[in-house]
Parts: sequence; C-alpha cells; structure tokens
Amino acid sequence: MANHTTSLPLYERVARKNSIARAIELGILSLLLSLLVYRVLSFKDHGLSWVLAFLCESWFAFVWILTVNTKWNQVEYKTYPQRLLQLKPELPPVDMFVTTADPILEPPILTVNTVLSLLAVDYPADKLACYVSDDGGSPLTFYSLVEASKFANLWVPFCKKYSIQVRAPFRYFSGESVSSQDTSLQFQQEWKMMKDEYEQLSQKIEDAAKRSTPCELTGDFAGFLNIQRGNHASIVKVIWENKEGNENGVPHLVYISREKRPKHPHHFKAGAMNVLTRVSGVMTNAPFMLNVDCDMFVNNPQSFQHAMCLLLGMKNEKDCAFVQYPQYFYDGLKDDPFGNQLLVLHEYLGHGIVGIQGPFYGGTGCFHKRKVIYGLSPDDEESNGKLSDQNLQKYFGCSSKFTKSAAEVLSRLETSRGPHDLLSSVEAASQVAACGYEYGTAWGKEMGWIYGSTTEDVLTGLTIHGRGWKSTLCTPTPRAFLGCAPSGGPATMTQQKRWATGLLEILFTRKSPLILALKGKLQFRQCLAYLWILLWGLRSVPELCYATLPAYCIITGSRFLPKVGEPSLLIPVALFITYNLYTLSEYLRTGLSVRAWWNNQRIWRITAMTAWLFGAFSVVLKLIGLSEMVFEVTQKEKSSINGSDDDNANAGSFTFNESPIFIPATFVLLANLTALVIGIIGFRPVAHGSDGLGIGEVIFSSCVVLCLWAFLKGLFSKGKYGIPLSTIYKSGALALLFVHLSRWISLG
Ligand SMILES: O=c1ccn([C@@H]2O[C@H](COP(=O)(O)OP(=O)(O)O[C@H]3O[C@H](CO)[C@@H](O)[C@H](O)[C@H]3O)[C@@H](O)[C@H]2O)c(=O)[nH]1
Ligand SMILES: [Mn+2]
Repeated sequence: MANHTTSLPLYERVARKNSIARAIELGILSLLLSLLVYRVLSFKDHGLSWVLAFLCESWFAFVWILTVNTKWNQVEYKTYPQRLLQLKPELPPVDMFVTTADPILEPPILTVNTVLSLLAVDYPADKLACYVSDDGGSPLTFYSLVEASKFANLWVPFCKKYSIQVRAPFRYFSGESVSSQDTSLQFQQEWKMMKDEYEQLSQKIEDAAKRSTPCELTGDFAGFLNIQRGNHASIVKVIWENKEGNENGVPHLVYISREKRPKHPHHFKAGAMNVLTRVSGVMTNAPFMLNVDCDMFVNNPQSFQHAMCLLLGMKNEKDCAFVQYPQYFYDGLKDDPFGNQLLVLHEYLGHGIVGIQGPFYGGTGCFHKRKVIYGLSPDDEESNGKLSDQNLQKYFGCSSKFTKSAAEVLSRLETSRGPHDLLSSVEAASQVAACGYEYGTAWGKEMGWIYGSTTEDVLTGLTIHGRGWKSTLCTPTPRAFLGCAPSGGPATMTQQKRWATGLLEILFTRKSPLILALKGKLQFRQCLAYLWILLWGLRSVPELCYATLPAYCIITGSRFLPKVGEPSLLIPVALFITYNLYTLSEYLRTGLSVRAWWNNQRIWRITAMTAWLFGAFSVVLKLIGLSEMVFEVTQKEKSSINGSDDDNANAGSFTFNESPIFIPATFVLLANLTALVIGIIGFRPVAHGSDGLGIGEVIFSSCVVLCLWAFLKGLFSKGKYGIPLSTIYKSGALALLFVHLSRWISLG
C-alpha cells in the first residue's frame, strides 16, 4: 500500500464521446413517437391492422427507450498491469473454476485445453488452484485431466520460459508457424518436443474415448466403478498438488463430481458453481475466484494481472464486486451468419452498462470476490464478523471446516497462506459436495450462485447489483478469454431459447429487477438495462405480429402503412432508413462488414420469432406448473479443435432439424409468400371499404421474405440444410388457416 498516492494509477476510467450517436438515437425515438401519435390521430379511418401496428410499434418504442438508456454513458476501463507489481509485490490468491457437464457434448480435450491454459497463466503458481466440476461424473474426463496434469509439468515451464502468447495447446499448435516466434535452435527443439507430447496426449484421450471405460477402474479410478450419471456419491480427487508452494511450478488441480441423486434438484450450473465455491473454500479459500466454461481458454496470459488492477486498484471497494471479461469466441464464421459473435452488442450496449452500475455477470470469464458471493453487502464491510457460530451454520451449512473458512473470509482475516495440505481436506470437500448439504441453508437463495433461472449468471449478478455493488468490465488486448460459439441453426436456437427462458424467468422471481430497484439498491437505470435483456422472450410476440401484418393487409386489402402520396408516409420511411443506416454504421465502426450487419439483422429477426417465442412459452408452462426447466448444454464442436474444414463451403448455411422451433418462422415465410402471390395475381376478395393493393405493404412483405431468406432456401434444400417436410406441412397448414381467418375477419 506504500506510496499509493504518489504512484501511477492501476487503471483509468474513460468516458466515451458519443454525442452524435446520442443525437441519432433521440432522432429515431422522435420518429417512433411521431408515428405513434399519427396512428392515434387516424384511428377512426382504419381498422384492425392499424390497431395492431400501433400496439407493436408502442412496444418497439419502449424497447428503444431501454436501448437508448443502456447505451447513453459508454465507459471503458484501461488497465496497467505493468504497474501492478511495483504497487502490490504480493499478489492475492485466486481459485479458478471450470465447469463441464457432458463428455459427449463437451469433448474432454476442450476442457483439458482450458485447464492447461489456466495452469500456465502469468501469475505466481503458488497463488493458484484449479478446480474442475464434472457434472457428467465421467471417468473419461477424470482420465483426461490426470494425463493433462502430466503434460502440464512440461507445458507450464515451456510457456513461461518463452513467454508463449496462447497457452491452450490446441490453439497454439494450430496457429502461426514456429519461425515467427523464436529462431534459436533450443526453442525449435523444445517446440517440437512439446508438439509431440501434446499430440500424444490428444491421441491418448481419443483412444480412451473409444473404449467403454478409459482405463481399469481401480486405484484412483475406483470411485467411478458402477456409478450412474445422475446417481452417485461425491467424488473429489486431488490430481496434482503444488506441494512445495513453488511459485514457478504447476498450480493445484482438483477434480470434483458432486453427489447426484435422482429426484434431488441439482440446479444445473448454479449448483455446480456453489459446490466449487465450497470445495475450494475448505481447500484453498482464496479471496478471489475466477470461473470459466469448459470451452473458454485463456487467450491472454496477463488477464489475471489486468483483473487485479481493477480488483485491487479501486479506491472505493464498493465499485468493484466482480470483474467481467466480454465473452468472445474463436474461429467465428466469416460475417457471423448465426449472429452469435455478439461483437456489436459488447461494443455499445456492453460499454453502456459499464457506465451505469457495471456489466452483467456473463457466467464465464469473471473474477468474483469471495465475500461478495458469500452475501456481503457494501455496507456490511465495516461490521466485521457479525454472524455468530450458530448463524454461520444456518447460513452456510453444517461443515465446521467450511464455516470456519467462511468466517475468515467475512471478517477479512488473512486466510491461511503457505502450502496447503489438500489431501487432508478431501473428506471435508466430499461432505460439502453432497447433494443434501444445502438443505435449509442460504445457498442459492441469498448467496452463492442463485437458483431459479437457467441464466443463473444474470440472476446472480443482478442479486449482487441489487445489494448496491458495482461491477467492472475489463477489455485488454489481446482478448482475455475465447470460447466456442454454437454453429448451425439447431444449436444456436437451443441456446437462444435457454437464454430467453432463463432471462424471462428472472422477472418472476423475488430477485426481479423491479423489486430490487424498489426495495433494494439496484439503480433505476440499471433496472432498465436489465429489463432490456430480460424481456427478450416477450419480444417474440410483437415481432411475429408485425411480420404477419403485411401479409394480412395484402390478403384483406387493408392497410397498416400510410398510402403512397400521403405526407405521413415520410415518417415510417425516414424511420426505416435512419434505423438501418445507424445500425449499419455501428457495424462499420466496430470493423465489421456490411454483410455481417445484414446477416445479423436477419438472424435476430429469426431468433426473435422462433427461439424467443419458445422461450416465452416455456416460462408460461413453468408458471402454470406444467413443466420444469432444464439446462440444455450447448454442443461444442470438436471439429474446431482438429481444424478440419469439412464442407467449408456450406459453413455459413443455416441448418435445421425436426424441432418445432422452426415452425413459426416457416409459417411467417409461407404466409407472406402466399400473400404476395395473392396480391400479384390480384386474387383478393372485394370487401367493403377495401383499399386495394398497398405498395408499402408489398414492399414490407418482401422485406420479411428477405429476412427469412435462410428459410426460403431451406424449403428447397435437402438433408440438414433443408426444413423437414413435417415442419413445412405444419407451417403450411397454419398459413392456410391464417389466410382463411384473415378473409373471414375482413368479410365478417
Ligand atoms: O448442469 C449443468 C449444465 C451446464 N454446466 C456448464 O455450464 C457451462 C455453460 O454451458 P453451455 O452449454 O456452454 O451454455 P452457453 O449458452 O454457451 O453458456 C452461456 O450461458 C449460460 C447461462 O445460460 C452461462 O452459464 C454460461 O456461462 C454462458 O457462457 C458449461 O461449462 C457447462 O459444462 C454445468 O456445469 N452443469
Ligand atoms: Mn458455451
């Protein structure tokens, strides 16, 4: 702490200048409001379509207000890790958590790479411990980690010796050639050896995956004998222990498969995170915890130092409950055909939230303060150790070893340093990993990772913000962590559906941002920012309605847009042009292509009509008690590891499966196509007061078809690139019904 006042700051907070963007956003808002006023004034001359358009546009205006609010104050944090060591010669310990759930959907070699990249970061190894939670209870995952730990003893020193940039071997060896790094003979030899060793490691894991069990289930593997996934006792294994506390060694590596029993709620990832928190609590109890998904490797070995600049550098402790890194992905497809790179979202909305109360917790690439996760509020800071022993047990559960460690954390006592004896804690660790441990405690309710939503990340972050904490975003170059984005239509839609479901669920919990803003310490504008994301699911309804509106109008000869020649037509035209040019400019400023903008505009329309609609449905089903939520794990492509370029030509093409999720968009497409055909061949009923064919409606309807181009192609393609016939039939039946209903409404 010496020289704190004279030394250079560890970080800088930079407010972005965005007055032009603000002006345009307000311009768009005024156009939207004028449109609404115009509609109200002309209600009497129009029918149902006018009212529907008004309702949808009111919703769009509301969402736009949320958007403008979120983007208003954009802030960046610049961090200076090179100043860190002068200021804090003693870096604090960090516990690192990795979650994996399924050895098929999440190939162990991915987890292994993530773990290796964590073990090799530029941070004193005696301050680190890596805990892997395996919800799959898979001996293959355990075997892979055991093998990986042997390789780590070569890999970690190699990375540090040559300051390797990317420390996930699969990325490193698939990247730039050796020559560009170091030309010394010694490096070349070591590089070659390392590559061979890594290839052997992946070969071993691949071979093991082909056998029914990876190896004989004896010795360390005995715990996996005769176990069923979802029904087994807790397994805690210390794979590697940095016994001497060697700063340049390999950090501890611990494997955990928490106890699972049928009919016992295990709360998916949130449950796994809470077990990780407790197990690490009894073993190393570091004041900071980093968690990553199994596919999120460390891309910048300095990222721990960057995080420490914020965690240790904040003058006001309250300003930094956690440090979140944006979720970026490797090997993204060109021009982001599935819209899952989310770059523009991070760039503007992301930095906007930073300017309010801080970024949402994104579930991966985040450094938490342990005491915040334990439920501490900023105001509790001073009142040390207010919990009595009895209360501690009620709150944290009945492991005395754990409550003791928690009390240390809460009272800000220096946690026991020096070499730990992990083996002696295995029993206590198994106890806190048991499935009954949390009964009657505050886990998942008031502290830890909060239960009740499949987007446990946003809910947990929200709870923290609700207690009055702020959070910060860290955006170093090169990017700190990189993960694997889902590819293909089904995986993308499943993920979006889970997000829409989980986010909407939060609105109906006791941690709803509305409640936290009223009763808690959530700032009003942060509450609006949360609403922006939580309402994704509900956006599907106006989105669908608006996309079928032109079809309805063409079929019935009615209007939802002003006629050509009416001056008021300028409002929607100006709105359409400004909005699109503005969003396009955001893409260009982020360094993305026009094509990426166009792809993303379309995919977001598709996502809203399909995945978000199903997300909203599942929330309704849950609320009326008809179904329970499950966390569907996203498939992580193995091909991205081997770098295989199988059917690269088709890489960006949308893929389909039998899921009903594709019905709504197919229906909207068929309805608009039918309407266009009816409109063009002039086969329309002559209803009373029919206005004839509207040019605006035809153009709008064609735009909808363009947005659904992927589905239009899908109608005529085969295999996974084609929409299954059953989906086409069902959507076709809906479209027919729609045409008849429209006519019936307009004639009736
Ligand atoms: O029962 C479970 C289910 C999932 N996971 C892990 O959770 C992580 C995220 O799962 P994934 O299928 O990759 O979901 P994504 O949609 O890619 O994840 C995003 O969204 C999730 C919330 O929906 C967050 O938890 C993640 O951090 C965030 O990256 C993975 O490491 C899984 O192994 C578990 O540990 N146990
Ligand atoms: Mn993921």
